Amino acid sequence: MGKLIVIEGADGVGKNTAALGLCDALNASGRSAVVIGFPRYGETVAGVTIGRFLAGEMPVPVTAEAAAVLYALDRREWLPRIIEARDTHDVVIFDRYIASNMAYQGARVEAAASRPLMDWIARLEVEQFALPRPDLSLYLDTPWELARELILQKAQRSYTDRSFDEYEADIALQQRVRANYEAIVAAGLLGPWRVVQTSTDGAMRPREAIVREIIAHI
Ligand SMILES: Nc1ncnc2c1ncn2[C@@H]1O[C@H](COP(=O)(O)OP(=O)(O)O)[C@@H](O)[C@H]1O
Ligand SMILES: Cc1cn([C@H]2C[C@H](O)[C@@H](COP(=O)(O)OP(=O)(O)O)O2)c(=O)[nH]c1=O
Repeated sequence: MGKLIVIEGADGVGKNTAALGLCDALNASGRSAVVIGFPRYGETVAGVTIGRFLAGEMPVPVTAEAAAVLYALDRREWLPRIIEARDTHDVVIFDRYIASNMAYQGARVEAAASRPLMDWIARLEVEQFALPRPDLSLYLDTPWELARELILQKAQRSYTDRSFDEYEADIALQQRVRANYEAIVAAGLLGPWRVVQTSTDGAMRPREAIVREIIAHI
């Protein structure tokens, strides 16, 4: 049974780049690895709906609870593929997983309601939806200004023509998301965590150096 490794962090911190680099490096060293990213835009009922709401196209408001259930359902719909990947690979790398749901939806409610909502999401996904807990999660810590620049460099997304989607456009939300991740890491929610500093002196470290540091943790 393969190890489940999660790459987490705010928008534009380099998760997808690190996840793909890690996968290539593991495969090159003889450990079979695969990346599974969430949300599954266009591939699940929930993923289609999430794409619409991130593009600002929902005709009704999407509450934090409704969004939480959609993101959780997206993973639940993909659970057979997760199990299959774990059975056939040494390492399964997730580009976002349950902690994303906790950090983002927890950032959309008032401060006192945040931790109870995050705990509710963890129970929904792990206990009700039977999603496996990660063996290790890595939090990519990239300064805010740098992440903002990196979002603008991103290739065109499948679900929106905009440079910033609904969540990325909300700067105060992004700051609360970061604080929630820090709380999740500090409390060791969902399993063990390591923090990876992705930049030095205001510039991103080379992707290879970030990947080497991650491999040393797993
Ligand atoms: N270590 C790095 N050095 C330079 N550019 C990077 C690095 N990591 C990511 N990028 C660039 O930043 C942008 C956002 O990266 P991405 O991996 O898509 O972030 P995320 O998945 O966290 O949103 C992309 O254009 C990517 O090529
Ligand atoms: C997977 C996941 C993502 N999200 C949020 C984080 C992001 O702001 C947004 C889109 O995810 P992401 O895949 O990072 O978007 P992009 O294609 O721009 O890289 O959804 C949640 O709120 N909960 C979740 O469970």
